Amino acid sequence: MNPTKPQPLGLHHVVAMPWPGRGHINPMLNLCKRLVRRDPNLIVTVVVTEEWFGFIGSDPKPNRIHFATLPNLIPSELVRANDFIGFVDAVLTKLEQPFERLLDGLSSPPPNAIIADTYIIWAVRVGIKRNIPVASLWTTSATILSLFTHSDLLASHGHFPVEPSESKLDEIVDYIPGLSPTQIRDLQITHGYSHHVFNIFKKSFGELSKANYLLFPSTYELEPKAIDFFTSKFDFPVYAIGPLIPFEELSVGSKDNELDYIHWLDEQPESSVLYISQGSFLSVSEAQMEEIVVGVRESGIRFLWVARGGELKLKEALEGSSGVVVSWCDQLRVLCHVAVGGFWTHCGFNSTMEGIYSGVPMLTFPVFWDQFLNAKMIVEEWKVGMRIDSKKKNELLIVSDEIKELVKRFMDGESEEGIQMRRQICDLSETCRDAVAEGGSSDANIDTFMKDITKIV
Ligand SMILES: O=c1ccn([C@@H]2O[C@H](COP(=O)(O)OP(=O)(O)O[C@H]3O[C@H](CO)[C@@H](O)[C@H](O)[C@H]3O)[C@@H](O)[C@H]2O)c(=O)[nH]1
Repeated sequence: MNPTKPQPLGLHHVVAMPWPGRGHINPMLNLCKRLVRRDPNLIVTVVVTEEWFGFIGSDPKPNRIHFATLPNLIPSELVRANDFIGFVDAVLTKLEQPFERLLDGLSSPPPNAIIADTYIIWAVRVGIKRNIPVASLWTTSATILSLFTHSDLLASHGHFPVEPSESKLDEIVDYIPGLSPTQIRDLQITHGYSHHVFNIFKKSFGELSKANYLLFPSTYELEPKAIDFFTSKFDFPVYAIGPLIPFEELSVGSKDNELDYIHWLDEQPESSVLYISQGSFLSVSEAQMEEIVVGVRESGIRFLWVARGGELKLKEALEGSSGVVVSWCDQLRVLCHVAVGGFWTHCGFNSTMEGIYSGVPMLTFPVFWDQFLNAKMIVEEWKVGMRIDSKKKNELLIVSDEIKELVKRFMDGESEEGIQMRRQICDLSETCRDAVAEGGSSDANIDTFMKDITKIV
């Protein structure tokens, strides 16, 4: 097939292949929605496992977005955290053939392009074989992608791998393009479990150079140096098109009146609530969780807490305190609520972008992978948050008394540092909103990308 030929009925067709995980499927779907809103002739087929189709298949979406499913050949989402390496291995080895079979059946019209998560290493290979251009969607910061593509440079400085001793972790890395001077402890891939995971993914960063486009879920103004680096590195287009968060849906008639937690927020004073979410699949130890619960409860600060699993237990532990525990919420809507004044976050990149877009300062509590560098950027570069000290004390990262004091300090909007942080996040929020408004940097990049993949020569 020649992808540049006119398609039957003038339709354009994009196939989207997200990594099977919430933090990857969400930005991919948000991108697809944004694309179909722009091009009335575009249809998108989003490929997910049967399990994920069960989770998201009935969510509202434009009718030119269709789901196609792959069999459940990978460990269930509900248990994947128990053996993350096994999960990664299954995605990388078991889904390529079913994906190819699925493509064989998609002929009306044949795809103009595949948008695939960068971690889906085999997608570029499939695209090359079938002469379909592949846009690689990276779902976290451009800065960390620069780090990931420079592991050889880290190694030549004796920083990859490192023994996780205190003195080594304090060393500074200041030679990676786009990365401002950063302590090894914030880089994660140099040591421990993350190093092991990195070695599995390393190949995908090599494959990236064979893609036809690279898309970032970030906004150019947030990471100009890292994005400029990739623009000059690759001979294909690189577009920052973020944030890929569902801000368009905020203005669509909401079902707020059905949501108890929104009712509860409606009754709270402005900027008084700390929204707590520790991510969608990895968690912290039980002992650490107990310290956090006591610290938050004793701070007396109002909270809305998303607990994945363990909701009942958390409700019991927090009984009588000034907050609400839910198992899931519409996060962006919560963050944009006027009562929310702080965001305790694990620093997944989508959450980070949602915090910035909403103008809510962040209390950073990274758990894994890119989250440590995201936390560092939130606190030190963008200056829109406070860090929960990550120096380990025995098995605990932080104890309840420290949490209590930190939460009080963080939620104090009248202290000098509180005022500064809130001023700064308002500015950054505006930068982000401008980028996605008509004619903004991300908006213009999406337009150009759209023209690239649908052009007829
Ligand atoms: O109650 C909730 C909790 C979460 N979310 C959404 O779930 C997504 C979570 O994404 P993210 O914040 O990125 O966290 P993870 O799911 O943990 O993300 C994985 O993928 C990200 C993108 O690659 C990485 O940055 C993270 O480290 C990795 O854990 C966001 O869109 C949230 O809005 C909700 O809507 N409601």
